[in-house]
Amino acid sequence: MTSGTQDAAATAGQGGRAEIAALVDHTLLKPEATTADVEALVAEARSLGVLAICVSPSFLPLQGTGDLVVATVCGFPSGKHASEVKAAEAARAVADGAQEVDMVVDVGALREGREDDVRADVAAVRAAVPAPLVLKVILETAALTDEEVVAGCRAAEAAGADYVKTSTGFHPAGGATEHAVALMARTVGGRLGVKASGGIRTAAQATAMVAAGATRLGLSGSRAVLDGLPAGDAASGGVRA
Ligand SMILES: O=C[C@H](O)COP(=O)(O)O
Repeated sequence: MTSGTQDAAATAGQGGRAEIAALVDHTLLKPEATTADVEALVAEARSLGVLAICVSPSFLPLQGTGDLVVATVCGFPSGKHASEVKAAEAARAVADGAQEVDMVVDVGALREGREDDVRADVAAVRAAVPAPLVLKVILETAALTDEEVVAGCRAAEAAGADYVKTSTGFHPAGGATEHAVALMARTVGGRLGVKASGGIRTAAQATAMVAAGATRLGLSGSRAVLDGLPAGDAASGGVRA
């Protein structure tokens, strides 16, 4: 069972603050981010009770992350890097303490129908990020047709990824949509997780993404999203095992 499947099983039908927080990668990937910004992100992540933080690889290794999962990105944001370069970047990130790596595929390769090349690209990074470390594959769905999204999901699964992920959050065509998340969820059929990211700013958007099939959320604005959700707890029936 993949971690994504475990996420889905643990969160199906959930929508309270704690349940959504448990799906969140609290994210800071802006090029202008400073060490102080990352320290503030980590402190905020701990106070919010999110699952993970996701930062650029140059900030690793990180101190003071406690129980937070440490995630980073690879081949970001264009995906236009040689597979060997992505693999080396991922290997360095793992050596620096990354537990999860979100890689960007060559989006143009998907648009050209080069699914085998995308699979090989993902496989190269997978080799550098062995299980139980987690590999997420960013497809940049706003730049793709449905058929290309499906091909990207197939390539990611064939290469052994744990998640498919909608977006970098940096593409001018946009970020996550319910349509893309639902399509990805149908395609991977619970065998991989689905991470929705890019442009999710409100509680309503976040819950809609989960309802569409997202098992992880990438958010730079986690506080605003979580503050818009009902508290919910085990005693009130807000959490089911
Ligand atoms: O992977 C996560 C994204 O970069 C977050 O995008 P966002 O800043 O639109 O929330």
